[in-house]
Amino acid sequence: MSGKPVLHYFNARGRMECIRWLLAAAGVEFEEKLIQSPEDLEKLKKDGNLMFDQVPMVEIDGMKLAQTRAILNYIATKYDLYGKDMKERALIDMYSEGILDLTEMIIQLVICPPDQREAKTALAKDRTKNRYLPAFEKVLKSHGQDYLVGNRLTRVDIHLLELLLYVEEFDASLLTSFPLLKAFKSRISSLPNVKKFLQPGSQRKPAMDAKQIEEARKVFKF
Ligand SMILES: N[C@@H](CCC(=O)N[C@@H](CS)C(=O)NCC(=O)O)C(=O)O
Repeated sequence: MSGKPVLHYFNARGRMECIRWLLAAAGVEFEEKLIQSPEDLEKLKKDGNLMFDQVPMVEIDGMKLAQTRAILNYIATKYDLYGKDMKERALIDMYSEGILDLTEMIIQLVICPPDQREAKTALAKDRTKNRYLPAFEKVLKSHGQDYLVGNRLTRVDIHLLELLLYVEEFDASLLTSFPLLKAFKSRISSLPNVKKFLQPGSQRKPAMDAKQIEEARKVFKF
């Protein structure tokens, strides 16, 4: 055992990407065991490795942790990225949940049925521009600090950066009326661990292409 966390997931962003991001931002090296076929997933289940027969699953500190949020909570706590007290943690949780809601809306678009795509895309753009980005712009404006909570780096800064990069990929014009978020994006992107993760060749995953979507459908049967 190398002692590094081992991530079990498909070779794509999906629900694992925010975990990859958080580990990378904390400067933690990790290994990936990629699920490439329905048989790989079956084997993990049969061997009793998946509490709810689902991934993401992360082997860390002698545990086999499932459930994305539980995994993120553990990593954030372990690497001191979860605020200094209960109130900061409550804000971090509230902001993180909003970020995860919009991230889910955007990443689900690639797998939504063609007849729903136009309506769901329009809704995701509307929510981005009129609900979620204004809320985070307002937080930054309210305290004038570099980070979202407590004037130092926490998990929520990393979750927000990841989201802003997805928004940029989705439709870069959505960011134009949010100057503080644009500055936030450059600032967090230049932190050394984050900068490294943004370099080509890192374990960051690209947007899913048609072939990966087909493979994922076969493995997860959706
Ligand atoms: N609440 C869980 C949901 C996990 C989940 O739905 N995982 C999918 C892959 S992204 C899966 O394992 N699907 C197979 C199944 O549910 O049988 C989490 O956040 O980790």
